[in-house]
Amino acid sequence: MNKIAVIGAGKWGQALASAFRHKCNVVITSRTKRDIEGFVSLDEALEYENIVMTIPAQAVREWLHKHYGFKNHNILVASKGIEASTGAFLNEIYEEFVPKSNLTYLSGPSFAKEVLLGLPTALVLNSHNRMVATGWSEVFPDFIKTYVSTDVIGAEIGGAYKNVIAIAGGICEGLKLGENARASLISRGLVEMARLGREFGAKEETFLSLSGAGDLFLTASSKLSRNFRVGLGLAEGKTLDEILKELGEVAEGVGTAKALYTISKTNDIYLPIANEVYEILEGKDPMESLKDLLNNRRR
Ligand SMILES: NC(=O)C1=CN([C@@H]2O[C@H](COP(=O)(O)OP(=O)(O)OC[C@H]3O[C@@H](n4cnc5c(N)ncnc54)[C@H](OP(=O)(O)O)[C@@H]3O)[C@@H](O)[C@H]2O)C=CC1
Ligand SMILES: O=C(CO)COP(=O)(O)O
Repeated sequence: MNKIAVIGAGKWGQALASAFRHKCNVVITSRTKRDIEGFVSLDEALEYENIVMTIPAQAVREWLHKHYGFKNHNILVASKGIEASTGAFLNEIYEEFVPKSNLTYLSGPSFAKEVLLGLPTALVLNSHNRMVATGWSEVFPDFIKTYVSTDVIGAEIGGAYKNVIAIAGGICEGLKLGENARASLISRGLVEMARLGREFGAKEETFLSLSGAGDLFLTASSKLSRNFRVGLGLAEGKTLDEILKELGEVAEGVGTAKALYTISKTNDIYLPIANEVYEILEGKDPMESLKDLLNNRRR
């Protein structure tokens, strides 16, 4: 596995391409042509056996329908999110196009900016096929420590849910609610993440490790997070359109908040913080949400 094609040349695609170049021959492609190292056409990229997908979660289904035909590819899914329109997890979407034994999902605390700088990072390779996931671990550079897990759904829920709690973290920071409030949000957000995971057969320990707590602590506490910055903007009273225009990058928590709201209501799963984030994105006053979270009696 020493030739890799990265699909999606945004911040994460470019960071991963840079990381994989330590050990592999890497090409990269995207809708918009970019003057960057290794940029090739989509057709050329799809000739590679090893594919890394960084297309935003909300665009995956359409992209696969439009551009993808399985040719014994080994795919590493590096996006994080749950489909807003259906509540579908990424593995459900990819498995419509690719055998699950050819699919691996990347999770864990990883800001693209720090990966580009070669700073120490730890990630998890999640697949139903442990051998395939282990194969991917060999292409990562020495500054990225990788672990292997078979808990695909747990990793997906961790990576997606943390983006919604990160929006809450940014709101908390923007409203100057304090460190107690932020710690409580993160802790209770972890409880909600694990509660959702239990409903879908995830392993509890996944949420105590890199894919859950690790990524949540990172993203819900840092202005490097796009989702955290969405929360800051909401606290300032900006509209979501204004925030996303200024951001200029994807904030997966926005679509995932809608997906979690649908999943919560359809399956009667108690996800209070995620649901309040969705309602704030729909226009609810964040201070009203705070009051509702503090006053509700359900545990
Ligand atoms: N940035 C980070 O630190 C990390 C990001 N991730 C995840 O990686 C994924 C991508 O994030 P990131 O690269 O940072 O986001 P960016 O916003 O930086 O880039 C996303 C890229 O996807 C392409 N894109 C957008 N919409 C579509 C579409 N409808 N069809 C095809 N391509 C599209 C765009 O490139 P073009 O205009 O060329 O189409 C865009 O540049 C997300 O799921 C994110 O959660 C995971 C870990 C870390
Ligand atoms: O997934 C990430 C860190 O692990 C990136 O988080 P943001 O998308 O919020 O920037």
